[in-house]
Amino acid sequence: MNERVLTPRNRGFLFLDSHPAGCERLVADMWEACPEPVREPAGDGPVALVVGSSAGYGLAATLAGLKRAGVRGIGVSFEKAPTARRTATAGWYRTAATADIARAAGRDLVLLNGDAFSDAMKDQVADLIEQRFGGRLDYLIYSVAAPRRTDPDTGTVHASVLKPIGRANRTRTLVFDDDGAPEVREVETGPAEGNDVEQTVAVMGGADWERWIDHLAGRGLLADGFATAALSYIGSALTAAIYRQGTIGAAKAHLEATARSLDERLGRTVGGRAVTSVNGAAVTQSSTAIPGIALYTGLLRGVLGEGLVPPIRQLAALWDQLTGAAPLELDEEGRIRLDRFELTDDVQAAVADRWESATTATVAELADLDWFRGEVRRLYGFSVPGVDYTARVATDVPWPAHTA
Ligand SMILES: NC(=O)c1ccc[n+]([C@@H]2O[C@H](COP(=O)([O-])OP(=O)(O)OC[C@H]3O[C@@H](n4cnc5c(N)ncnc54)[C@H](O)[C@@H]3O)[C@@H](O)[C@H]2O)c1
Repeated sequence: MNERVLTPRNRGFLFLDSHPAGCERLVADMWEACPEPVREPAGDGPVALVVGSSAGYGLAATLAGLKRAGVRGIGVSFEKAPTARRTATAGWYRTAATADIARAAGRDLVLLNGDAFSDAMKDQVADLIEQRFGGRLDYLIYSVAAPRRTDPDTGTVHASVLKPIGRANRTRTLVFDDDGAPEVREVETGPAEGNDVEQTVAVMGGADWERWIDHLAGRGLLADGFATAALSYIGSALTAAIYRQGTIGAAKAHLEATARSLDERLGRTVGGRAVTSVNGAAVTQSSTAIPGIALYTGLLRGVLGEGLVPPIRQLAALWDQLTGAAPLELDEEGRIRLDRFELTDDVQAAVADRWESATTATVAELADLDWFRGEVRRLYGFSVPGVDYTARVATDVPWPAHTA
Protein backbone atom coordinates (compact mmCIF):
# COMPACT_ATOMS: atom_id res chain seq x y z
CA MET A 1 0.00 0.00 0.00
CA ASN A 2 1.49 3.32 -1.06
CA GLU A 3 0.32 5.71 1.64
CA ARG A 4 1.49 9.24 2.20
CA VAL A 5 0.58 12.77 3.11
CA LEU A 6 0.13 14.78 -0.07
CA THR A 7 0.83 18.47 -0.33
CA PRO A 8 0.16 20.37 -3.53
CA ARG A 9 3.14 21.00 -5.81
CA ASN A 10 2.38 23.03 -8.88
CA ARG A 11 3.70 25.04 -11.78
CA GLY A 12 1.06 27.63 -12.54
CA PHE A 13 -2.27 25.90 -12.97
CA LEU A 14 -0.67 22.46 -13.38
CA PHE A 15 -0.22 20.26 -10.32
CA LEU A 16 2.12 17.29 -10.09
CA ASP A 17 -0.02 15.19 -7.76
CA SER A 18 -3.69 14.64 -7.17
CA HIS A 19 -5.34 13.92 -3.85
CA PRO A 20 -7.46 10.73 -3.88
CA ALA A 21 -9.61 11.65 -0.86
CA GLY A 22 -10.16 15.18 -2.18
CA CYS A 23 -11.19 13.85 -5.59
CA GLU A 24 -13.56 11.37 -3.96
CA ARG A 25 -15.16 14.07 -1.83
CA LEU A 26 -15.51 16.40 -4.79
CA VAL A 27 -17.41 13.76 -6.76
CA ALA A 28 -19.65 13.12 -3.73
CA ASP A 29 -20.31 16.88 -3.50
CA MET A 30 -21.22 17.04 -7.18
CA TRP A 31 -23.59 14.12 -6.66
CA GLU A 32 -25.20 15.96 -3.74
CA ALA A 33 -25.49 19.15 -5.79
CA CYS A 34 -27.28 17.37 -8.63
CA PRO A 35 -31.03 17.91 -8.41
CA GLU A 36 -33.24 14.87 -7.74
CA PRO A 37 -34.88 13.15 -10.73
CA VAL A 38 -38.07 14.59 -12.17
CA ARG A 39 -39.42 11.04 -12.41
CA GLU A 40 -37.94 7.60 -11.88
CA PRO A 41 -36.92 5.94 -15.16
CA ALA A 42 -38.72 2.79 -16.23
CA GLY A 43 -36.93 -0.55 -15.74
CA ASP A 44 -33.15 -0.54 -15.66
CA GLY A 45 -33.05 2.93 -17.19
CA PRO A 46 -31.88 4.13 -20.59
CA VAL A 47 -28.38 3.28 -21.81
CA ALA A 48 -25.91 6.14 -22.18
CA LEU A 49 -22.31 6.60 -23.28
CA VAL A 50 -20.30 9.57 -22.05
CA VAL A 51 -17.04 10.21 -23.85
CA GLY A 52 -14.76 12.29 -21.61
CA SER A 53 -16.37 11.11 -18.36
CA SER A 54 -13.61 11.80 -15.81
CA ALA A 55 -13.45 15.59 -15.70
CA GLY A 56 -15.26 18.86 -16.20
CA TYR A 57 -18.45 18.74 -18.20
CA GLY A 58 -18.18 15.02 -19.02
CA LEU A 59 -17.97 14.09 -15.34
CA ALA A 60 -20.99 16.31 -14.73
CA ALA A 61 -22.76 14.55 -17.63
CA THR A 62 -22.01 11.16 -16.09
CA LEU A 63 -23.15 12.03 -12.56
CA ALA A 64 -26.21 13.98 -13.69
CA GLY A 65 -27.08 11.19 -16.12
CA LEU A 66 -26.99 8.61 -13.32
CA LYS A 67 -28.93 10.67 -10.81
CA ARG A 68 -31.21 13.01 -12.70
CA ALA A 69 -31.98 10.84 -15.74
CA GLY A 70 -31.48 7.38 -14.20
CA VAL A 71 -29.19 6.14 -16.94
CA ARG A 72 -26.78 3.21 -16.90
CA GLY A 73 -24.05 2.59 -19.40
CA ILE A 74 -20.46 3.45 -20.17
CA GLY A 75 -18.00 6.27 -19.53
CA VAL A 76 -14.73 6.65 -21.43
CA SER A 77 -11.77 8.78 -20.41
CA PHE A 78 -8.00 8.85 -20.71
CA GLU A 79 -6.18 8.90 -17.37
CA LYS A 80 -2.81 7.90 -15.97
CA ALA A 81 -2.41 5.15 -13.37
CA PRO A 82 -0.55 5.75 -10.11
CA THR A 83 3.11 4.74 -10.00
CA ALA A 84 5.46 4.16 -7.08
CA ARG A 85 6.54 7.83 -7.26
CA ARG A 86 3.54 9.70 -8.60
CA THR A 87 -0.13 9.71 -7.81
CA ALA A 88 -2.62 8.87 -10.53
CA THR A 89 -4.17 11.75 -12.45
CA ALA A 90 -7.14 13.33 -10.71
CA GLY A 91 -9.53 11.88 -13.28
CA TRP A 92 -8.43 8.39 -12.26
CA TYR A 93 -9.50 9.02 -8.67
CA ARG A 94 -12.70 10.80 -9.73
CA THR A 95 -13.51 7.77 -11.90
CA ALA A 96 -13.02 5.39 -8.95
CA ALA A 97 -15.36 7.60 -6.89
CA THR A 98 -17.92 7.74 -9.71
CA ALA A 99 -17.94 3.94 -9.90
CA ASP A 100 -18.61 3.70 -6.14
CA ILE A 101 -21.49 6.15 -6.40
CA ALA A 102 -23.04 4.30 -9.35
CA ARG A 103 -22.77 1.01 -7.48
CA ALA A 104 -24.39 2.48 -4.37
CA ALA A 105 -27.19 3.90 -6.53
CA GLY A 106 -27.72 0.46 -8.12
CA ARG A 107 -26.79 1.62 -11.62
CA ASP A 108 -24.67 -0.50 -13.95
CA LEU A 109 -21.84 1.78 -15.06
CA VAL A 110 -18.71 0.57 -16.85
CA LEU A 111 -15.80 3.00 -16.89
CA LEU A 112 -13.11 2.48 -19.51
CA ASN A 113 -9.65 4.02 -19.65
CA GLY A 114 -8.12 4.55 -23.07
CA ASP A 115 -8.00 6.62 -26.23
CA ALA A 116 -11.53 7.51 -27.32
CA PHE A 117 -10.17 8.54 -30.72
CA SER A 118 -9.09 4.98 -31.50
CA ASP A 119 -11.19 2.38 -33.28
CA ALA A 120 -10.13 -0.18 -30.66
CA MET A 121 -11.99 1.83 -27.98
CA LYS A 122 -15.03 2.16 -30.23
CA ASP A 123 -15.03 -1.63 -30.73
CA GLN A 124 -14.72 -2.25 -27.00
CA VAL A 125 -17.66 0.07 -26.27
CA ALA A 126 -19.77 -1.46 -29.05
CA ASP A 127 -19.07 -4.97 -27.67
CA LEU A 128 -20.16 -3.85 -24.23
CA ILE A 129 -23.37 -2.29 -25.51
CA GLU A 130 -24.09 -5.50 -27.39
CA GLN A 131 -23.25 -7.92 -24.62
CA ARG A 132 -24.11 -6.08 -21.45
CA PHE A 133 -26.58 -3.33 -22.28
CA GLY A 134 -29.13 -5.06 -24.47
CA GLY A 135 -27.68 -3.95 -27.79
CA ARG A 136 -29.21 -0.48 -27.80
CA LEU A 137 -27.71 2.86 -26.98
CA ASP A 138 -30.15 5.65 -26.14
CA TYR A 139 -27.78 8.57 -25.50
CA LEU A 140 -24.25 9.66 -26.30
CA ILE A 141 -22.71 12.74 -24.69
CA TYR A 142 -19.46 13.83 -26.29
CA SER A 143 -17.25 15.91 -23.98
CA VAL A 144 -13.65 15.30 -24.96
CA ALA A 145 -11.05 18.05 -24.65
CA ALA A 146 -7.65 16.89 -25.85
CA PRO A 147 -4.45 18.39 -27.16
CA ARG A 148 -3.87 15.69 -29.79
CA ARG A 149 -5.69 13.10 -31.85
CA THR A 150 -4.34 10.25 -33.94
CA ASP A 151 -6.47 9.81 -37.04
CA PRO A 152 -7.25 6.07 -37.17
CA ASP A 153 -7.45 6.08 -40.99
CA THR A 154 -4.07 7.67 -41.68
CA GLY A 155 -2.12 7.34 -38.43
CA THR A 156 -1.48 11.10 -38.59
CA VAL A 157 -1.22 12.81 -35.22
CA HIS A 158 -3.06 16.14 -35.21
CA ALA A 159 -2.21 18.74 -32.56
CA SER A 160 -4.66 21.47 -31.55
CA VAL A 161 -3.48 25.00 -30.78
CA LEU A 162 -5.09 27.96 -29.04
CA LYS A 163 -4.36 30.87 -31.36
CA PRO A 164 -6.21 33.81 -32.87
CA ILE A 165 -6.85 33.76 -36.61
CA GLY A 166 -5.57 36.55 -38.86
CA ARG A 167 -3.58 38.63 -36.41
CA ALA A 168 -1.85 38.41 -33.07
CA ASN A 169 -3.95 38.87 -29.96
CA ARG A 170 -2.90 40.74 -26.85
CA THR A 171 -4.94 39.94 -23.82
CA ARG A 172 -4.74 40.34 -20.10
CA THR A 173 -4.39 37.16 -18.19
CA LEU A 174 -4.28 36.12 -14.57
CA VAL A 175 -1.36 34.25 -13.01
CA PHE A 176 -0.40 33.48 -9.44
CA ASP A 177 3.12 33.54 -8.06
CA ASP A 178 4.54 30.77 -5.86
CA ASP A 179 2.98 32.33 -2.77
CA GLY A 180 -0.40 32.48 -4.45
CA ALA A 181 -0.31 36.26 -5.02
CA PRO A 182 -2.24 37.29 -8.14
CA GLU A 183 -0.75 39.15 -11.06
CA VAL A 184 -2.55 40.55 -14.09
CA ARG A 185 -0.24 40.31 -17.05
CA GLU A 186 -0.41 41.11 -20.75
CA VAL A 187 0.28 38.16 -23.00
CA GLU A 188 0.53 38.13 -26.75
CA THR A 189 -0.42 35.10 -28.81
CA GLY A 190 0.71 35.03 -32.42
CA PRO A 191 -1.80 34.19 -35.16
CA ALA A 192 -2.46 30.70 -36.51
CA GLU A 193 0.07 29.66 -39.11
CA GLY A 194 0.35 26.88 -41.68
CA ASN A 195 -2.31 24.29 -41.07
CA ASP A 196 -2.98 25.23 -37.40
CA VAL A 197 -6.69 25.70 -38.10
CA GLU A 198 -7.08 22.35 -39.87
CA GLN A 199 -5.13 20.59 -37.13
CA THR A 200 -7.26 22.10 -34.36
CA VAL A 201 -10.45 21.26 -36.25
CA ALA A 202 -9.18 17.69 -36.68
CA VAL A 203 -8.79 17.33 -32.90
CA MET A 204 -11.63 19.40 -31.44
CA GLY A 205 -14.12 19.50 -34.34
CA GLY A 206 -16.81 16.94 -35.06
CA ALA A 207 -14.80 14.22 -36.85
CA ASP A 208 -14.40 11.86 -33.92
CA TRP A 209 -17.96 12.40 -32.66
CA GLU A 210 -19.22 11.46 -36.13
CA ARG A 211 -16.90 8.45 -36.19
CA TRP A 212 -18.45 7.21 -32.95
CA ILE A 213 -21.92 7.52 -34.45
CA ASP A 214 -20.82 5.83 -37.71
CA HIS A 215 -19.24 3.00 -35.75
CA LEU A 216 -22.21 2.36 -33.48
CA ALA A 217 -24.75 2.78 -36.29
CA GLY A 218 -22.69 0.39 -38.41
CA ARG A 219 -23.10 -2.24 -35.71
CA GLY A 220 -26.82 -1.56 -35.44
CA LEU A 221 -26.58 -0.34 -31.85
CA LEU A 222 -28.47 2.97 -31.99
CA ALA A 223 -31.88 2.73 -30.34
CA ASP A 224 -34.96 4.25 -31.94
CA GLY A 225 -35.07 7.86 -30.82
CA PHE A 226 -31.32 7.85 -30.03
CA ALA A 227 -30.11 11.32 -28.99
CA THR A 228 -26.58 12.71 -28.89
CA ALA A 229 -25.12 15.99 -27.68
CA ALA A 230 -21.59 17.41 -27.97
CA LEU A 231 -20.41 20.20 -25.72
CA SER A 232 -19.58 23.59 -27.16
CA TYR A 233 -18.70 27.09 -25.98
CA ILE A 234 -19.28 30.58 -27.34
CA GLY A 235 -18.29 32.93 -24.54
CA SER A 236 -17.76 36.63 -24.29
CA ALA A 237 -16.64 39.33 -26.72
CA LEU A 238 -13.72 39.78 -24.30
CA THR A 239 -12.32 36.35 -25.19
CA ALA A 240 -13.65 36.10 -28.75
CA ALA A 241 -10.32 36.80 -30.51
CA ILE A 242 -8.66 33.84 -28.81
CA TYR A 243 -11.74 31.63 -28.45
CA ARG A 244 -14.72 31.88 -30.77
CA GLN A 245 -12.90 33.69 -33.59
CA GLY A 246 -9.72 31.67 -33.00
CA THR A 247 -8.58 28.17 -33.92
CA ILE A 248 -10.69 26.52 -31.20
CA GLY A 249 -13.71 28.51 -32.39
CA ALA A 250 -13.18 27.11 -35.90
CA ALA A 251 -13.26 23.63 -34.34
CA LYS A 252 -16.48 24.49 -32.46
CA ALA A 253 -18.05 25.79 -35.70
CA HIS A 254 -17.12 22.43 -37.28
CA LEU A 255 -18.62 20.56 -34.32
CA GLU A 256 -21.84 22.53 -34.67
CA ALA A 257 -21.98 21.89 -38.45
CA THR A 258 -21.42 18.18 -37.71
CA ALA A 259 -24.41 18.30 -35.33
CA ARG A 260 -26.63 19.65 -38.09
CA SER A 261 -25.67 16.91 -40.57
CA LEU A 262 -25.86 14.17 -37.91
CA ASP A 263 -29.26 15.48 -36.82
CA GLU A 264 -30.62 15.18 -40.33
CA ARG A 265 -29.21 11.67 -40.73
CA LEU A 266 -30.31 10.35 -37.32
CA GLY A 267 -33.77 11.82 -37.84
CA ARG A 268 -34.04 9.89 -41.09
CA THR A 269 -32.56 6.60 -39.88
CA VAL A 270 -33.56 6.07 -36.24
CA GLY A 271 -35.92 8.97 -35.51
CA GLY A 272 -33.06 10.43 -33.46
CA ARG A 273 -31.40 13.77 -32.78
CA ALA A 274 -27.96 15.36 -32.63
CA VAL A 275 -27.36 18.73 -31.01
CA THR A 276 -24.59 20.75 -29.53
CA SER A 277 -25.00 22.03 -26.01
CA VAL A 278 -23.43 25.43 -25.47
CA ASN A 279 -22.31 25.66 -21.84
CA GLY A 280 -21.05 28.38 -19.58
CA ALA A 281 -17.48 29.08 -18.52
CA ALA A 282 -16.13 26.63 -15.94
CA VAL A 283 -12.70 26.13 -14.39
CA THR A 284 -11.33 22.92 -15.89
CA GLN A 285 -7.90 21.68 -16.86
CA SER A 286 -8.67 22.50 -20.46
CA SER A 287 -10.12 25.97 -19.90
CA THR A 288 -7.29 27.21 -17.66
CA ALA A 289 -4.88 26.60 -20.55
CA ILE A 290 -6.58 29.29 -22.68
CA PRO A 291 -4.96 32.76 -22.47
CA GLY A 292 -7.22 35.27 -20.74
CA ILE A 293 -9.83 32.71 -19.65
CA ALA A 294 -8.59 32.61 -16.05
CA LEU A 295 -9.03 36.36 -15.67
CA TYR A 296 -12.36 36.30 -17.46
CA THR A 297 -13.75 33.46 -15.33
CA GLY A 298 -12.53 35.02 -12.09
CA LEU A 299 -14.21 38.31 -13.01
CA LEU A 300 -17.37 36.50 -14.12
CA ARG A 301 -17.61 34.87 -10.73
CA GLY A 302 -16.91 38.28 -9.13
CA VAL A 303 -19.99 39.62 -10.94
CA LEU A 304 -22.26 36.57 -10.61
CA GLY A 305 -21.23 35.04 -7.29
CA GLU A 306 -23.43 32.01 -6.63
CA GLY A 307 -25.31 32.89 -9.81
CA LEU A 308 -22.51 31.22 -11.79
CA VAL A 309 -24.22 27.93 -12.58
CA PRO A 310 -21.92 24.96 -11.89
CA PRO A 311 -21.50 22.22 -14.54
CA ILE A 312 -23.51 19.65 -12.57
CA ARG A 313 -26.62 21.88 -12.62
CA GLN A 314 -26.16 22.76 -16.29
CA LEU A 315 -25.85 19.09 -17.16
CA ALA A 316 -28.95 18.15 -15.16
CA ALA A 317 -30.76 20.67 -17.37
CA LEU A 318 -29.19 19.11 -20.48
CA TRP A 319 -30.45 15.65 -19.49
CA ASP A 320 -33.93 17.07 -18.88
CA GLN A 321 -34.02 18.37 -22.44
CA LEU A 322 -32.59 15.18 -23.95
CA THR A 323 -34.97 12.87 -22.09
CA GLY A 324 -38.02 15.04 -22.65
CA ALA A 325 -38.44 15.82 -18.94
CA ALA A 326 -38.23 19.46 -20.06
CA PRO A 327 -39.00 20.87 -23.50
CA LEU A 328 -36.08 20.92 -25.95
CA GLU A 329 -35.17 24.58 -26.41
CA LEU A 330 -32.94 25.27 -29.37
CA ASP A 331 -31.52 28.59 -30.56
CA GLU A 332 -31.80 29.70 -34.19
CA GLU A 333 -28.72 27.59 -34.99
CA GLY A 334 -30.21 24.44 -33.47
CA ARG A 335 -28.11 24.49 -30.27
CA ILE A 336 -29.17 23.91 -26.66
CA ARG A 337 -28.12 27.00 -24.69
CA LEU A 338 -27.10 26.48 -21.08
CA ASP A 339 -24.85 29.55 -21.13
CA ARG A 340 -27.55 32.20 -20.92
CA PHE A 341 -26.67 33.06 -17.33
CA GLU A 342 -23.23 34.11 -18.56
CA LEU A 343 -24.14 35.99 -21.70
CA THR A 344 -26.90 38.40 -20.66
CA ASP A 345 -26.12 42.00 -21.63
CA ASP A 346 -25.90 43.26 -18.07
CA VAL A 347 -23.58 40.45 -16.91
CA GLN A 348 -21.31 40.98 -19.90
CA ALA A 349 -21.30 44.77 -19.42
CA ALA A 350 -20.34 44.34 -15.76
CA VAL A 351 -17.56 41.87 -16.59
CA ALA A 352 -16.27 44.20 -19.35
CA ASP A 353 -16.12 47.13 -16.90
CA ARG A 354 -14.10 45.07 -14.45
CA TRP A 355 -11.90 43.71 -17.23
CA GLU A 356 -10.97 47.29 -18.20
CA SER A 357 -9.94 48.25 -14.69
CA ALA A 358 -8.33 44.96 -13.63
CA THR A 359 -4.66 45.34 -12.68
CA THR A 360 -2.45 43.46 -10.28
CA ALA A 361 -3.40 46.02 -7.63
CA THR A 362 -7.17 45.93 -8.20
CA VAL A 363 -7.92 42.37 -9.32
CA ALA A 364 -8.57 41.04 -5.82
CA GLU A 365 -11.54 43.43 -5.48
CA LEU A 366 -12.93 42.77 -8.95
CA ALA A 367 -12.52 39.01 -9.36
CA ASP A 368 -13.44 36.20 -6.98
CA LEU A 369 -9.87 35.03 -6.57
CA ASP A 370 -10.47 32.79 -3.57
CA TRP A 371 -13.04 30.89 -5.56
CA PHE A 372 -10.90 30.72 -8.68
CA ARG A 373 -7.76 29.58 -6.86
CA GLY A 374 -9.85 27.04 -4.96
CA GLU A 375 -11.42 25.74 -8.16
CA VAL A 376 -7.99 25.22 -9.73
CA ARG A 377 -6.78 23.33 -6.66
CA ARG A 378 -9.99 21.30 -6.50
CA LEU A 379 -9.28 20.06 -10.06
CA TYR A 380 -6.55 18.04 -8.34
CA GLY A 381 -8.47 17.21 -5.19
CA PHE A 382 -6.90 19.92 -3.01
CA SER A 383 -8.82 22.61 -1.07
CA VAL A 384 -11.93 20.43 -0.91
CA PRO A 385 -13.85 21.32 2.28
CA GLY A 386 -14.07 18.49 4.80
CA VAL A 387 -10.92 16.66 3.72
CA ASP A 388 -8.11 16.14 6.23
CA TYR A 389 -4.98 16.98 4.26
CA THR A 390 -2.70 16.07 7.16
CA ALA A 391 -3.79 12.42 6.99
CA ARG A 392 -1.94 9.77 5.01
CA VAL A 393 -3.84 8.53 1.96
CA ALA A 394 -3.46 5.47 -0.23
CA THR A 395 -2.56 6.60 -3.74
CA ASP A 396 -2.64 3.20 -5.49
CA VAL A 397 -6.39 3.18 -5.94
CA PRO A 398 -7.37 0.59 -8.59
CA TRP A 399 -9.31 1.48 -11.73
CA PRO A 400 -12.87 0.24 -11.16
CA ALA A 401 -13.43 -3.35 -12.25
CA HIS A 402 -16.48 -4.10 -14.33
CA THR A 403 -17.16 -7.75 -13.99
CA ALA A 404 -20.82 -8.51 -14.55
N1 LIG B 1 -14.53 24.42 -19.45
C1 LIG B 1 -15.32 25.29 -20.02
O1 LIG B 1 -15.36 26.48 -19.65
C2 LIG B 1 -16.26 24.81 -21.10
C3 LIG B 1 -17.39 25.59 -21.40
C4 LIG B 1 -18.29 25.15 -22.39
C5 LIG B 1 -18.03 23.98 -23.08
N2 LIG B 1 -16.90 23.26 -22.77
C6 LIG B 1 -16.64 22.04 -23.57
O2 LIG B 1 -16.78 20.89 -22.77
C7 LIG B 1 -16.00 19.84 -23.36
C8 LIG B 1 -15.12 19.22 -22.27
O3 LIG B 1 -14.23 20.22 -21.77
P1 LIG B 1 -13.81 20.32 -20.26
O4 LIG B 1 -13.43 21.74 -20.02
O5 LIG B 1 -14.86 19.69 -19.41
O6 LIG B 1 -12.47 19.44 -20.29
P2 LIG B 1 -11.67 18.60 -19.19
O7 LIG B 1 -10.24 18.81 -19.50
O8 LIG B 1 -12.16 18.93 -17.83
O9 LIG B 1 -12.10 17.09 -19.51
C9 LIG B 1 -11.71 16.46 -20.70
C10 LIG B 1 -12.10 14.99 -20.66
O10 LIG B 1 -11.69 14.39 -21.89
C11 LIG B 1 -11.00 13.19 -21.59
N3 LIG B 1 -10.07 12.90 -22.69
C12 LIG B 1 -9.07 13.68 -23.17
N4 LIG B 1 -8.44 13.04 -24.18
C13 LIG B 1 -9.05 11.84 -24.33
C14 LIG B 1 -8.86 10.74 -25.18
N5 LIG B 1 -7.92 10.74 -26.14
N6 LIG B 1 -9.64 9.66 -25.01
C15 LIG B 1 -10.61 9.62 -24.06
N7 LIG B 1 -10.86 10.65 -23.24
C16 LIG B 1 -10.09 11.75 -23.37
C17 LIG B 1 -10.31 13.44 -20.27
O11 LIG B 1 -9.93 12.21 -19.65
C18 LIG B 1 -11.43 14.18 -19.54
O12 LIG B 1 -12.37 13.23 -19.04
C19 LIG B 1 -15.18 20.48 -24.49
O13 LIG B 1 -15.86 20.25 -25.70
C20 LIG B 1 -15.23 21.94 -24.13
O14 LIG B 1 -15.07 22.79 -25.24
C21 LIG B 1 -16.02 23.63 -21.78
